[in-house]
Amino acid sequence: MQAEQKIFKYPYAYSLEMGGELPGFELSYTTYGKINAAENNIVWICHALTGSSNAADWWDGLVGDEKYFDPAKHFIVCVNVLGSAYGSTGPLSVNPKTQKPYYRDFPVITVRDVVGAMELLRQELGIRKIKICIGGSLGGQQALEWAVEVPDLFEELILIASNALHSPWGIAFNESQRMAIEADPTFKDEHLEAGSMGMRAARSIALLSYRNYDTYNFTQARDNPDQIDDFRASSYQQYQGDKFVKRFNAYSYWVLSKIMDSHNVGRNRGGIVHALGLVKAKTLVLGIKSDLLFPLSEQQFLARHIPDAVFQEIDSLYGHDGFLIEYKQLTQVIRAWQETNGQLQMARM
Ligand SMILES: CC(=O)SCCNC(=O)CCNC(=O)[C@H](O)C(C)(C)COP(=O)(O)OP(=O)(O)OC[C@H]1O[C@@H](n2cnc3c(N)ncnc32)[C@H](O)[C@@H]1OP(=O)(O)O
Ligand SMILES: N[C@@H](CCO)C(=O)O
Repeated sequence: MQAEQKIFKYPYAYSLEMGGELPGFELSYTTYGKINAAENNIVWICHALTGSSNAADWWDGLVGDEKYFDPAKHFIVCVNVLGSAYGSTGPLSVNPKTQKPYYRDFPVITVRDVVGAMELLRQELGIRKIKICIGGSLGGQQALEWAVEVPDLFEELILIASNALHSPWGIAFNESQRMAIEADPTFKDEHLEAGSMGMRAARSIALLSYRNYDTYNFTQARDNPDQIDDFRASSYQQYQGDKFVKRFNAYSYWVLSKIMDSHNVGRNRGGIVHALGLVKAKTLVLGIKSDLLFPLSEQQFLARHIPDAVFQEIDSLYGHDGFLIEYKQLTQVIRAWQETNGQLQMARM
């Protein structure tokens, strides 16, 4: 598969929605395939909370050779979000003003800032029209924010397990995770591993919102009913915490959770309903039945207020994380939606 990972360098001061600025930034991005002569094969993928620009890795059932988004047919772009841990400017980047990493001094950034930076990259790449912009969770929040801000840019928009305004419930989960990080006394120290044990606990909390009661019953059933310790569910939480610590840092995780909390497409735009009414793209809104974190009511709301939108449920045992797992259903429904020109006349799944 033809994949290229590159860095976009923006050398000018970047003003932030909440008033601060970044003295320039870098975005790490990956492209797959080539733009065709008609420039109508561009797919822009927005990643979720802890993803990277390598969409063919974390979305390997949807992106790759002979997958629905196929580099042989599409030019696929995915950008690591500002503040993340996979190559874009974030808290571990060196602040040119102090010549030290930002650590906890990284400025407050919002979904709008993340999207504004991607828009600058889009202009640099000379892309005039995006055929499909797709994202799940925080990725859907970015895609929606962008489609509200630059409505003529997109032909089609696919929003999965996402929302228009981050909910009090979602914010409460994020705050609990930040409390876990802040309770780690090393988080105040300034080094790469600071706050790791807090972040390990934070990921364990997060998983409870990404899965649900039935997921755990199915995947982590007790070995026997008389057990009083060493439960499978316990070692799973521990393992997932360890696995996450090996690939992320607490400063970025803290910043990303704040970015998610900031999401509100209606801010300074006359309210949410008005903002959703600005979207011009043909839109497919997908929700996962068992999602506790972004319940179906949030996607139904999107589909009600985005002018040319349809809504479809995905059935999954895996709750919110279903958007990273249910490839067969995602492919079926996206294909049916595209083939019926947005009418989604498909057999019920
Ligand atoms: C460069 C990069 O890393 S890019 C970033 C990649 N990540 C992302 O983009 C984020 C999106 N991805 C995700 O959130 C996840 O990968 C998901 C949701 C798609 C899948 O989650 P996973 O952790 O792979 O699956 P699951 O929850 O089933 O856990 C399986 C793992 O837990 C282990 N496990 C399962 N049960 C237990 C248990 N009882 N005790 C201990 N370990 C257990 C399995 O052995 C397996 O380990 P492995 O990951 O080392 O193979
Ligand atoms: N498991 C996903 C869930 C967030 O939507 C992630 O870590 O990015």
